[in-house]
Amino acid sequence: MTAPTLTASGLHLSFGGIRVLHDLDLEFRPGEITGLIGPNGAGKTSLFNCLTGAYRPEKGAILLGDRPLRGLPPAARAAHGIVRSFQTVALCPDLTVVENVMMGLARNHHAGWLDAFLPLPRGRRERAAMRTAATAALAEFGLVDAADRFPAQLPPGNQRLVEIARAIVGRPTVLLLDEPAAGLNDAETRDLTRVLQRLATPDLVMVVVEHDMDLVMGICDRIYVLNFGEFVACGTPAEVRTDPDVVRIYLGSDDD
Ligand SMILES: Nc1ncnc2c1ncn2[C@@H]1O[C@H](COP(=O)(O)OP(=O)(O)OP(=O)(O)O)[C@@H](O)[C@H]1O
Repeated sequence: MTAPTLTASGLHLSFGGIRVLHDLDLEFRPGEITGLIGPNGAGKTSLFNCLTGAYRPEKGAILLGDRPLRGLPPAARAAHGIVRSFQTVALCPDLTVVENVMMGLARNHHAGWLDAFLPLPRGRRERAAMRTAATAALAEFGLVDAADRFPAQLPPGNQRLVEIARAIVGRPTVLLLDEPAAGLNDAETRDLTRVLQRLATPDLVMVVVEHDMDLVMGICDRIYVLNFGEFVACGTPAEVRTDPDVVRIYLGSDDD
């Protein structure tokens, strides 16, 4: 099934009078990997927060297909399949790796993940099904052997991949990845790249905020460039790479 396009128009966000996002129009399409780049503080994470409902823009519309998201709290947006990963790894330290990934299935199971941990027949069945799905997601990253360990026992790069496994296990409609390659070594970055490319199918809208320009230029179909809360360019990697404004404000700067 084709996922709906995620669009926004006229998006404004400010904090205490300080402008963070200004008059943003965007269209994140299914089947594509969209990159969102820009210097530190440009507003990339804030835009994700507006899309997930964590931040409430003062103005503007956000639509998933023809469904307006304005006013919907984060949990309701998650129920519509909008899932994100975080810039800093946010795994539960007291749950095992596989249990952390199973939490990503909450919206897919009627009993909920907590019920699945109760010693009831329904809970046991759900737990087994969730564990199977979570193990398959870990297998995408070659992390099945880490399933029963605790996050702190894994290298930081692997912890980040576990977080991404948790984001994809529930087959989201919209996947927002905030610096997924941060802290990954070369082999882990290759695993990540392979998985993201495999996920780029018409049933998913995928948006990647990333400072690793090789990764962004290599996997994205289209890239939006944000600077001081405004889009300064949008196009294919080749178009963005040669855009004079982009070269000036970003690719030619120390952030490159
Ligand atoms: N909750 C908040 N309260 C006040 N200011 C905020 C808040 N969230 C973000 N900002 C401000 O908004 C601006 C954009 O921040 P944001 O984290 O969205 O940028 P970014 O492009 O994701 O940066 P980075 O690449 O460093 O993660 C910054 O000036 C930041 O201080």
